[in-house]
Amino acid sequence: MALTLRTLTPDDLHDFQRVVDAAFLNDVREDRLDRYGDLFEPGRTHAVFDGDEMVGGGGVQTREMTVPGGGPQPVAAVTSVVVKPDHRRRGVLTRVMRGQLDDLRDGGEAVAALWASEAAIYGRFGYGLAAEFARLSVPKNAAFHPGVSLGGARVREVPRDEAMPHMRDVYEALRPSRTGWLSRNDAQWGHHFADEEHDRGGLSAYKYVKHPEGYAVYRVKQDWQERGPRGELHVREIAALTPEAYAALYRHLLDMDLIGELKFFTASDDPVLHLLADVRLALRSRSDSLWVRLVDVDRALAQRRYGSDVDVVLAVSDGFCPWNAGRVRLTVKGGEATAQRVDDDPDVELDVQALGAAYLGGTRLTSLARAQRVREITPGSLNALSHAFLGDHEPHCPEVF
Ligand SMILES: CC(=O)SCCNC(=O)CCNC(=O)[C@H](O)C(C)(C)COP(=O)(O)OP(=O)(O)OC[C@H]1O[C@@H](n2cnc3c(N)ncnc32)[C@H](O)[C@@H]1OP(=O)(O)O
Repeated sequence: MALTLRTLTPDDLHDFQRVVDAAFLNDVREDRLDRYGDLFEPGRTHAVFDGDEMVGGGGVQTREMTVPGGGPQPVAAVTSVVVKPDHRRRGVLTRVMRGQLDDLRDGGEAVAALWASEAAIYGRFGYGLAAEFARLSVPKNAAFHPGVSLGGARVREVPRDEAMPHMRDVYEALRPSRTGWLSRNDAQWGHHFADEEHDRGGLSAYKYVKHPEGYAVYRVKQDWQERGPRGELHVREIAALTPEAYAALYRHLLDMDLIGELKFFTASDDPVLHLLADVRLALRSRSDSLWVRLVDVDRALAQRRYGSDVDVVLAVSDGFCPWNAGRVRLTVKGGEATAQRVDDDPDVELDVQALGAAYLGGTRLTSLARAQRVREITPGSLNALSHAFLGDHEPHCPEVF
C-alpha cells in the first residue's frame, strides 16, 4: 500500500467528514457534512491517502490554553484523529502524528493537547496524561455546610439568546486564571452548545441559568417512577466569578423539583464537594482528560510559571521528536523560568511524555518517579522540581474538542 500524506484543501472537507464518521462509527449523514466544516482548519488538517482514497487524518485547531501562572498560551488542539476501520494498524495514525509534529516544529505552537478516545493510543507519540476530570453524581436537596452564603443576587432561567453573551463574558473573565481552559471562537461556542435533536442523547434541550456573576447550562432526563419523579439533571457547564454565585447556581440546580440527582463532569478539585455538608453524598469517579505533548520543550517550559524556585538539569529523551532530546537547565527565579541547553551533568532524567504529564501541574513528577517514568540522579532535585511544577488548582478542560 503506497500511502501519501498531505494537508486538506477546502474541497476535501466533506471527504474528511465522511472518514471521521466512518472512524467513530457514526451514521454518515450526507445532509450534515457541512456541520463541522468551520471547526476544521484545512491547512492544519492532515489526511492520508491510499491511492486516491482518503483513509485517515487528523486536525489541529489554533487555540489558546491557560497554563499555570502563565495565562492563555498558544496550543495546537489536536482533534478528529481518524483512520477508516479497514485501514487500521498499518501505520496511518503514525503518518498523521509525524506530519502534525513536523509541521508544528516548523514555527508552530510549543505545546499540543488532546482528549484521547482510548488512553493507550498517544503515549507512544510523547503525550502525557496531564489532567483528569471527575464524574460526580449528587442527590437532590443535598445540603450545604452551614457557613455557605448564596449572596443576594437572583438566579434566573433565561433563553439561549440572552444567556450566550453573558456566558461568553463570564468564561472570558475566568479563562486566564483557569489552567486547561481553552479559547473558543464562535464556531467552537456553537459546537460545544450544539442543541439539535440528535445532539441531546434522549435528554431535553439545553436550559440556561443566569446569575449576574455566573451561569449554568443543563439538560434533563425525565424519570417518572411510582414513588414520584426521579429525573436526572445533567450539568453541561457551570462557571462563576465568585464563591457566592457558584453556590447559588448549585443550590438552584440541586433544589430543582422533579429531579432525583445531578450528574456532571467537572474539575477533579471542584469545590462543590466542599460545599456539601455530607461529602459522601457525592458519588465520584475520575478519568483522564487532557493529554499534553511538549513539541518544543525549551519554549514550553519557559511559557508557564512555577510555584517555587528551582535550578535543575533535565536529561530529556524523546523518541518521536528527537529535536527535544538532550540536557536542559530549568532555572526558576521568582516564578519566571528560563530553559537552556547545557552539557552539565543531569539531576533528573525523564521522557518527554513525563514532562507533558507534569506540565499543567496536575500530575506530580514524584508520582511519575515511583512509576519508573522519571529518575532522580541528584538527591533532593526531584522533590524540588516536582513541587515547582504544581499549580494552585488542578488543571481541567471543560470541553471535549
Ligand atoms: C484526539 C482524537 O481525535 S482521539 C480519537 C482517536 N480516534 C478514534 O478513536 C477513532 C477510532 N480509531 C481509529 O481511527 C484508529 O484505530 C486509530 C486512529 C486510533 C489508530 O490508527 P492506526 O492507523 O490503526 O494506528 P497505527 O497503525 O499508526 O498504530 C501505531 C501504533 O499504535 C498502536 N495503536 C493504534 N491504535 C491503538 C489503540 N486504539 N489502542 C492501543 N494501541 C493502539 C498500534 O498497535 C501501533 O503500535 P506499534 O507501533 O507498537 O505497532
